[in-house]
Amino acid sequence: MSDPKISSTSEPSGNVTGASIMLEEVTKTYPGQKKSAVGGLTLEIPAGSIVMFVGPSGCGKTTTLKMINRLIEPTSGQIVINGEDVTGMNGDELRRRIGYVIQAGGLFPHMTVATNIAMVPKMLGWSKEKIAARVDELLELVSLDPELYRDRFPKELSGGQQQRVGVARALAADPPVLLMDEPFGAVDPITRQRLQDELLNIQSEVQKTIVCVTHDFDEAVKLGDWIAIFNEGAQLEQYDSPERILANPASEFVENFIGSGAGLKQLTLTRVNEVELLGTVTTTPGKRASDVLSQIQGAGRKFAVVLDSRGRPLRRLDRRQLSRAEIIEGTYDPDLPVVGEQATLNDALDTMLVASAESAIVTGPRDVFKGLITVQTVMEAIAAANASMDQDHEAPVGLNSGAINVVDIEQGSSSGESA
Ligand SMILES: Nc1ncnc2c1ncn2[C@@H]1O[C@H](COP(=O)(O)OP(=O)(O)OP(=O)(O)O)[C@@H](O)[C@H]1O
Repeated sequence: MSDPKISSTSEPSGNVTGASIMLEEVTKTYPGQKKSAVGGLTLEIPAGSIVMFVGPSGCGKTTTLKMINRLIEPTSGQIVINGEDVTGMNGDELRRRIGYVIQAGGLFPHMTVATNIAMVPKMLGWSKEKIAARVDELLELVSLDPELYRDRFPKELSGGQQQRVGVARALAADPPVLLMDEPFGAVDPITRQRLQDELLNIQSEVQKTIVCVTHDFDEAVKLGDWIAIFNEGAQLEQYDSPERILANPASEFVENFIGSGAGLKQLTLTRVNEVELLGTVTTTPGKRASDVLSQIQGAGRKFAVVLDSRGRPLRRLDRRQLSRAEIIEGTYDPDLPVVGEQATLNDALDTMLVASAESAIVTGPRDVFKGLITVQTVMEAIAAANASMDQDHEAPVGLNSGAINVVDIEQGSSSGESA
């Protein structure tokens, strides 16, 4: 493990609304168990960052996560949020300040979408008007049209939509911290990719502190600013950026955990918004097809992208389709190859392969059209990314006071003792 120090990575940048979290020598021993589920864990979670917990089944990820909002009481140690020791605080009060998202959204089936989202604001005594406005704002944020969805019941939604409502509910009272336990475990791979992209888009707007448990190492690489890889008893094997974990696995355990595809996982490190997108001709329903055809011919493009009134892509039309049509139609093509700008190059390639397309449409926050990404761009970007690995920044603090090297945080010195 690299030398852990109190680092400068906790410096929040821009509009961070998230809070820093510090676990200090936190232990959990369940009644009747000899071994601790979590053994003397010290972990710094910088404000505004996404920290992913990964590790084998039963290693203590969920226990650690649930100690942060005290759904599980630590046996010893402290949890400090934005400088405040919350270990002795009333648990219910604490949980109103921490959003919590579980698999499949964890929605109450007998409540509408709006009522589900409004739960915490209601408990906090917000006015009806303020709650209604917040529900609509959050539905927009998670790309669900409020008019269509606010009065539906969870069973009337797809798995992905339920998960979006779960995220909206967790964000309702604008908590500085969001805890997520296998949030995308119950959805199909394409929906999973879209939800991940969306979470990253939302995070770029809200900049919360997000702690997320996952079984999927690729998901950790994609979403995490930092990844904590745990072994049994929540012993930290490595706590570092995805780039550095992939480039320098700290132990054989980490190497095995990453698996043999480590080289290919570099594809997961570069995002669509880091590469140059190709512009194209866009149009809207109701326009004359012949005008659009001249435009794409003039611009030397193969097709035009049709956008709805909010700038979201509906379909694409190539020269042949345009020459046969009179007026541009506003129908939506469900097979349109679309990736979010926060998607990885891996996702972009997958999307193009599934659609047998040489390019995919890129969207930004709230699904608004941004441009095109091509297979060629992806290939060039991979080559460039492999050539320059960012090794500059220091990792946050992460260590156990149990079996591994003990570092005196005050002194910044390593004693080499076991506590
Ligand atoms: N309520 C409980 N009572 C007793 N032991 C428990 C309890 N909850 C968890 N444990 C044990 O504590 C250890 C850590 O469990 P935890 O659920 O935190 O692991 P995890 O890494 O999240 O696992 P998974 O990936 O399978 O969800 C396991 O050995 C588990 O059996």
